[in-house]
Amino acid sequence: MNAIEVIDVTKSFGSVVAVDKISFTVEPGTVTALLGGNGAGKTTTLSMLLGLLLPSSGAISLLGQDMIRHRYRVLPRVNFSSPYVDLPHRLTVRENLTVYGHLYGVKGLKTRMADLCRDLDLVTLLDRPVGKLSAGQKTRVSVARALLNQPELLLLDEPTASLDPDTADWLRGYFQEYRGRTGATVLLASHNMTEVERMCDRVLIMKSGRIVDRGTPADLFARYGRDTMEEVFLDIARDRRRPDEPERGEP
Ligand SMILES: Nc1ncnc2c1ncn2[C@@H]1O[C@H](COP(=O)(O)OP(=O)(O)OP(=O)(O)O)[C@@H](O)[C@H]1O
Repeated sequence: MNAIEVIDVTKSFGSVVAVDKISFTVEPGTVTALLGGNGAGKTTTLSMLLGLLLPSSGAISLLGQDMIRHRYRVLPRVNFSSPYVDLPHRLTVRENLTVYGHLYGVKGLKTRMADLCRDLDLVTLLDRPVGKLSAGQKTRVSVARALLNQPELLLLDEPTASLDPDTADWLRGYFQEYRGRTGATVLLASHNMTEVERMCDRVLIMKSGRIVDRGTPADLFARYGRDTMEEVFLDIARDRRRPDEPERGEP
């Protein structure tokens, strides 16, 4: 069973086609990157996977459950983190984690919160309102919230966007350790190519709402004759694909 199955999914907003008939699967326990320039459709795709947006057409299943019919069965096993989604500002870190912990029905919440706050260096921030924290501190709270229910499937939208290089590097290691310890599946939208090379088993590249290429980082380096994901990304973004190369957008 795949952890994620997306079949012919389209999402339109009026005349804007944000996601255009994409299909992909993600194997359990793997880390997959969703790459693409601004407006490529990454956040729209993650929002549909989370059940925040309904696809205009197509089918999505997560952990073997159909997201249109059985989303409430699967959502307790899923979570997400994004620096662009705010937590309630006036509540302290402790209050935020407590409220979300209760919403997720976390058992042993106090111990779980204590472990996460220690791991994510939040102990001294527990009684500060989230609205008064720095962007990087908010990101760490958002990650703690995302891991409260020990998700089997973790969706990350630019998880390290607001972090300094040292904290970002540490957080990547933490996600990898979490995946190793729990066997969780991770889908990650990122503009950080080093992050993608370091963390991801597979890469899906989106452009104008479509998946235009896919494969392991090594596959993509070989196909484009490049040494880094940044060079591959620029080749695709600037339409420098060699004309003899076949389209790899289909599964
Ligand atoms: N609610 C909306 N109403 C209208 N258009 C939207 C809406 N949400 C997204 N779009 C459009 O859909 C397209 C894809 O947007 P999306 O946010 O998914 O891109 P993205 O790949 O996440 O971009 P970025 O890297 O800039 O965050 C864009 O053209 C965007 O303007």
